[in-house]
Amino acid sequence: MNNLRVQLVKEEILSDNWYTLRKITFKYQRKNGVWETQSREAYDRGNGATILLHNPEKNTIILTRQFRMPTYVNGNTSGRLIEACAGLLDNDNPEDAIRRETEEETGFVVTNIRKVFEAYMSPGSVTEKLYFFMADYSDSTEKRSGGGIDEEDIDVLELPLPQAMQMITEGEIVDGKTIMLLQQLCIQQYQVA
Ligand SMILES: Nc1nc2c(ncn2[C@@H]2O[C@H](COP(=O)(O)OP(=O)(O)O[C@H]3O[C@H](CO)[C@@H](O)[C@H](O)[C@@H]3O)[C@@H](O)[C@H]2O)c(=O)[nH]1
Ligand SMILES: [Mg+2]
Repeated sequence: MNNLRVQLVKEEILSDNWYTLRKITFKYQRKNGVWETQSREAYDRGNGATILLHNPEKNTIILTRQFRMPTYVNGNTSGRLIEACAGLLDNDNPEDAIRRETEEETGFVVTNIRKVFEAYMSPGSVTEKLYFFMADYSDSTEKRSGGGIDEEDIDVLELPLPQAMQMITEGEIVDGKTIMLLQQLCIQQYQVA
């Protein structure tokens, strides 16, 4: 963080009950050269990683479904959300973290993990950067129990890719990272076709 147009003035912790919500006051130099003082809240829950598992022989993919309270309070009447497997890095590097999360949430023990891209998912309010991966699985890939750890209560779904794309159109898949990964897989298939 070294931007000559920004000077940090003050950081206050508004909440650190689970993750950390800060109010950051800073001086920002506008394009016209004038310095002004602003403040912004930033929710810091660390960085995360997400992965789409794909079976190239069957053209199926693996997704998860779990209860997400923030969606429940914003229009998702069941609160259950279909998502690509994902988790917080918890001090691991992104590839190790997603290998761990894949096994905990889906049960699959994948070896050929490929990085796709990285993205800030909500840059006006959340500090998190998300690292995106893909990996292949097959009927012979080692599979453990999955379903998540602690309070997690995760369903594992195997769907044909065309069906998952249709579910985006019909509003049954409404999670940003999941839509990005499914579309990326379609782009890759189009490029090699
Ligand atoms: N008790 C408690 N638990 C919490 C709280 N907030 C989150 N958790 C729990 O902490 C666990 C974190 O599990 P992970 O698998 O590591 O993370 P995730 O919640 O799946 O997050 C992933 O998906 C997010 C949503 O797309 C991403 O934002 C994130 O980067 C990551 O990829 C989840 O079981 C979640 O319910 C809280 O305020 N209190
Ligand atoms: Mg998770």
